[in-house]
Amino acid sequence: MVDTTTATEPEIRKGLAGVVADFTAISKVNAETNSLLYRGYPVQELAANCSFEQVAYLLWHGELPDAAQLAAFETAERAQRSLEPAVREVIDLLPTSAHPMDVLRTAVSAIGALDPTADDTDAESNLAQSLHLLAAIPAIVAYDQRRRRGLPLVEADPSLDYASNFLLMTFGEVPDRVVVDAFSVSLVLYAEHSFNASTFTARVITSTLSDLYSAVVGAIGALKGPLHGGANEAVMHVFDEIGTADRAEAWLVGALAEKRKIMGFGHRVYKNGDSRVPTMKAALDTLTAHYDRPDMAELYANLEEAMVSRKSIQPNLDYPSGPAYNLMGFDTATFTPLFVASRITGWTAHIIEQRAANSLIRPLSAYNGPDERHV
Ligand SMILES: CC(=O)SCCNC(=O)CCNC(=O)[C@H](O)C(C)(C)COP(=O)(O)OP(=O)(O)OC[C@H]1O[C@@H](n2cnc3c(N)ncnc32)[C@H](O)[C@@H]1OP(=O)(O)O
Ligand SMILES: O=C([O-])CC(=O)C(=O)O
Repeated sequence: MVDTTTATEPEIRKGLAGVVADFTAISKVNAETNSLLYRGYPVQELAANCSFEQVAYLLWHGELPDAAQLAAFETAERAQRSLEPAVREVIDLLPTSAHPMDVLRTAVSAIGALDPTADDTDAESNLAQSLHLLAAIPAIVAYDQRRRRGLPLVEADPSLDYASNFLLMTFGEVPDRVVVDAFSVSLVLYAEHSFNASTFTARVITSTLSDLYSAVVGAIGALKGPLHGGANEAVMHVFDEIGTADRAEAWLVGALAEKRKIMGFGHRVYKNGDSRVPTMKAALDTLTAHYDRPDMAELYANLEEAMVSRKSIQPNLDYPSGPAYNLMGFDTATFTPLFVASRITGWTAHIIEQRAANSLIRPLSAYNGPDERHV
């Protein structure tokens, strides 16, 4: 271990690459075996067999719910789905040109300011606050997309599961089961991924003993960037820029010559492919078939083939998720808020875990400014 207090040449790990910052019992990302476990369960098995509600419960409580626990959890979630009038007023103050991530960040901040329990930071209060955000986020995201399109708010339907209700509130109707299933799979896959940048942001904020809402607002800000969650939106801009499948390779050659980062490819941890991509790609395949969009499937395949053959860099989860959300009918700028709707589960599990064994997160820096001087 490097002694950073006495070494004259401290080892700098730019981007904290390779640094193990703490333990976590929430998920295990294994780049060697290309696997991802949530509380011990392979994410592919969860996506195939569990609802997003079951996965949220698992992340928060450490175990999958039994029938009675799931029923109580669903009842509590369904009771909190309506857009609070004060939150709606805050959203309405923002221009429809505001980015949906900025709208969501502001709305979550407002929910925190309106919650009299916001500064109660025991695990039980944090779980209640987390469930409230889980239930409230679809209403915010759906209402924001609808107001941009000049459409009225759609009320929540407590008889529906989380994914179906989210789609109902966005589009005014529940789409075919294959669409709901693909959406549900995306929510399960996006839910948790160890110490990624947004989760680590939430843990840094929590480590100062700040409140859960502040940590989530910070995490939303970190997720917005195109090197992280903002990549699912950016992938769609790339597809739009390329236009047709036959142009994918030429576009890629030009973009790489300009030293552009190709959105939806590469990962800090996985170097041989993202564990979640095959499952999400299968969901995308059902959607391109359902919506009869072989052109989209071909563009996807051509860009991936060109990128892998030229750079040996594999797609990450944002690559199949972007076009999947496009086919479902979401605005491109709404894609990253959908990531938030899912990741709120992982973020808040980490907030609770950080608080339970807290140590202020405060690394050192090596000064490389001017030598001491005097005015
Ligand atoms: C759900 C998620 O958040 S997954 C991540 C989503 N983000 C994206 O899709 C954005 C595009 N990808 C990237 O920018 C990167 O792959 C990151 C930020 C995700 C990971 O980056 P890092 O671990 O820091 O690796 P780094 O950026 O140093 O890349 C290593 C090398 O691969 C290259 N590389 C990595 N990803 C890409 C890419 N998408 N396009 C082009 N080149 C790439 C880098 O240019 C670098 O090459 P060099 O060694 O010749 O300079
Ligand atoms: O782990 C990361 O760095 C990014 C990522 O894939 C995620 O947050 O899902």
